[in-house]
Amino acid sequence: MQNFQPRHFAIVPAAGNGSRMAASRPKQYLPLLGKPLIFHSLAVLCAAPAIDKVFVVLSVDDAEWRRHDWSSLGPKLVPLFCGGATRADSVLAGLRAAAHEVEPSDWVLVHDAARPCLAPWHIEKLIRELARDEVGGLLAVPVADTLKRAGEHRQVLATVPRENLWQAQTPQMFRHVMLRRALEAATHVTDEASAIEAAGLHPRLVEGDATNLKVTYPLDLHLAEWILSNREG
Ligand SMILES: Nc1ccn([C@@H]2O[C@H](COP(=O)(O)OP(=O)(O)OP(=O)(O)O)[C@@H](O)[C@H]2O)c(=O)n1
Ligand SMILES: C[C@](O)(CO)[C@H](O)COP(=O)(O)O
Repeated sequence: MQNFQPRHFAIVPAAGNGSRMAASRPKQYLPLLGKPLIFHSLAVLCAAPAIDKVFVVLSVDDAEWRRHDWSSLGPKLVPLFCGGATRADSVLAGLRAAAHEVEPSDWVLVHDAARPCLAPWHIEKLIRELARDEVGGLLAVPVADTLKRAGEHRQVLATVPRENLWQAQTPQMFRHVMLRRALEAATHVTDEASAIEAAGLHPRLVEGDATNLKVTYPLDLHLAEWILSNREG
């Protein structure tokens, strides 16, 4: 029977290889303050009172997950060894694998394993601002710099007006069935919102902040360490 109050579930894609990090192992397992990087991303989601379960989508041949102790994160955490070739494939595989526990109208918060500085207030704000939204939305930050479009020899072709431009972050929060259908229909999308947009809908932007950075290059790991070490509360 359908609940009147939709529940909230997290899906954490963690099946990438971190090619831009160029490390000896996938970046989600690199050490960050004495724990695997992904531990921090999962810990804040597992601790969020509004979130019922946290499905982490790992690569089919992930050999590292079992080498760590995740028990301190509690019973909400569910590993799924069903990652795909792209981030979107991994998210879709996670949505399908979780379908027996999630109602069509429940909310799903998709969060990159590679964003370890997610804070409780990011989750709370996202859920609060989207609670009555028919489509859903995402954390994002307004673009602060002047933007240049480059040519093939790295010469500036144009300055792109930054007015109304935002940088997408995660979590991105949509209804389970809507997101699943949108991802099944979409091609070459780099986030969930793009799939929803391709379906003709308009996700809402919820303003986050720059601390919720994605660890992509080696320098980002140092920035993440600084942010987590200096965070109050
Ligand atoms: N096939 C993939 C590719 C990416 N991801 C996940 O999607 C998130 C964001 O992707 P990105 O930062 O691009 O990670 P990688 O693909 O690992 O990095 P790169 O693009 O540098 O190879 C990461 O948590 C990553 O593990 C995934 O689950 N499945
Ligand atoms: C979803 C995302 O975090 C939004 O910024 C980002 O697009 C994922 O990283 P990728 O490098 O595009 O896979």
